[in-house]
Amino acid sequence: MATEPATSSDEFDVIVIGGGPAGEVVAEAAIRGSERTAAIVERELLGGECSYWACMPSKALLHPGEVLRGAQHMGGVTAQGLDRAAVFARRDSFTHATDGVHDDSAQLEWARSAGIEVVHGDARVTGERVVSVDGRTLRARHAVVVATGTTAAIPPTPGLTEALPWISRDATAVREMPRRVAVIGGGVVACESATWLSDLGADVTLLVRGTSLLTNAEPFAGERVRDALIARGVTILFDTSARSVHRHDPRDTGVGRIHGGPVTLDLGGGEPLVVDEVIAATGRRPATSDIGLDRWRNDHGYLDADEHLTVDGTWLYAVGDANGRALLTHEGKYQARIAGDVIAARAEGRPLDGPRFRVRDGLVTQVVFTTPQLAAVGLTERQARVRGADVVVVAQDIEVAGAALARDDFAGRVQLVADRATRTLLGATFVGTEVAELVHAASIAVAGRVAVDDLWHAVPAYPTVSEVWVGLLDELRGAL
Ligand SMILES: Cc1cc2nc3c(=O)[nH]c(=O)nc-3n(C[C@H](O)[C@H](O)[C@H](O)COP(=O)(O)OP(=O)(O)OC[C@H]3O[C@@H](n4cnc5c(N)ncnc54)[C@H](O)[C@@H]3O)c2cc1C
Ligand SMILES: NC(=O)c1ccc[n+]([C@@H]2O[C@H](COP(=O)([O-])OP(=O)(O)OC[C@H]3O[C@@H](n4cnc5c(N)ncnc54)[C@H](O)[C@@H]3O)[C@@H](O)[C@H]2O)c1
Repeated sequence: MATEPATSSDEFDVIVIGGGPAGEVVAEAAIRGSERTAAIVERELLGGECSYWACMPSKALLHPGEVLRGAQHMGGVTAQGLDRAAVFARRDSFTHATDGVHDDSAQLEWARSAGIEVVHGDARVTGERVVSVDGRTLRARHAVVVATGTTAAIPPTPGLTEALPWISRDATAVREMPRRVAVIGGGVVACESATWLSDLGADVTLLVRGTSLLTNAEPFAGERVRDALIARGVTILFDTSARSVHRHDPRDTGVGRIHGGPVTLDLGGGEPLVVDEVIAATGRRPATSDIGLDRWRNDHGYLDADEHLTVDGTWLYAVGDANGRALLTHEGKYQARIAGDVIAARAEGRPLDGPRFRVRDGLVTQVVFTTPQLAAVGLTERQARVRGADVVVVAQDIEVAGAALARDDFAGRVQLVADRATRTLLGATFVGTEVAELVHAASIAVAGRVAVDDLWHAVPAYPTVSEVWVGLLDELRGAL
């Protein structure tokens, strides 16, 4: 690549494109405790999708419903219900939003205190270690890191784009509540948004093109989420795709407001579905198409990164959603910590010795904050078999004293996937009442490759939900 000249004031040791969670963490990790300098180029808000339109607002909208259900199923407690305006106000307090306008000054203050310069604008890589931002040229002495994330993908269904559908940003920033909502998709965004929208009073219909929900997880987990959504009044139409969409009077009324008149979805037979809003919850597209790096984009548009998170092996790195390894905030931040360590070591001429400089595959943890919650780590049974492992699977319902004490309606199931050859866990899936906090024990066992015979000596306290481990490990020791 040809390079362009830069003035010394536009030189940094590290330039990060994109100021989401992954970009923030890599910038800080690459310069911490050194004299190195870093810039983050951000075209929207420092904090990225996660802070303002994804993780934070969605979880802020989901937790009140979870708390309400807990109270409704606790003998002796009287539950009043949800106050929609107060739930929105609490959500806005997390996203620093006033009348739909977000404020990232707290993040900018954090960047200043960490010694990171924030450059506002659209970045494009125009040469080796050279980044152009709206006419200004920045040069990196050591590394350029792409952390540009993803945007919502809208399928090419006739009439859908013209209908101005909601995307995840509208669903998380909801300010005007549609009475009837159609959600296209059966993944994480579809299931979580169906949960909070129905909690807040909407009549929700999920349009799922396949036969199951949350297909990346163990099948039993998606089935339990499906049954619970249906039991709470959500309609799920499987094997169903909208053939065409028509909206009366589509209007760009702003994020989180109803985008015009009623929407009619032709489902290819029978009565069309008429709703007040339609949400495209149909996956993500990497924000890598206009940053000058086309030669490194793979077939899906992601920038393939090696175990050190470099794209070209030397100066160009990709972390977070942009490399497509795992579209999750904590996974992006994990990659960012490793990339930051790699950049620092290379800048100081240190060798990349040791596990802290390499990402490890097969260890992703994810929590889906539906009711019931789904929490999983590592490989599913199918993934483990595809990798050729000699797989042993055990599964049990969560029926321990701690569960019965936690909630009158407690229900859950756990499945462990183990490797007979090493007698270690490859993966674990929990689905049930508030299981989010249970999964980290399994994450430690999987990442630490702890032998099942050693796990036997990690005794969960009585009476906690974690006691489910005792029965599972007992069964697993017999099966291995
Ligand atoms: C509704 C929803 C809920 C979610 N909930 C969770 C959850 O509970 N837990 C979880 O782990 N994950 C969750 N995710 C996924 C999570 O949001 C992403 O994995 C995470 O935001 C990725 O972080 P990132 O830093 O890679 O990218 P992003 O957060 O997308 O940030 C990228 C930044 O780059 C900027 N940018 C892009 N291109 C340029 C450019 N050319 N120049 C300058 N700046 C640019 C963008 O403006 C943006 O600020 C959720 C996603 C959605 C949609
Ligand atoms: N709690 C969390 O960790 C959390 C929450 C929300 C999102 N996320 C992450 O964000 C990412 C995006 O989530 P998502 O739900 O948008 O994507 P996804 O890939 O999980 O699900 C997309 C869904 O849309 C369907 N779909 C795709 N194209 C379609 C089409 N043309 N017509 C009909 N259906 C179609 C798919 O079959 C699938 O059911 C995920 O990787 C997820 O991990 C994480």
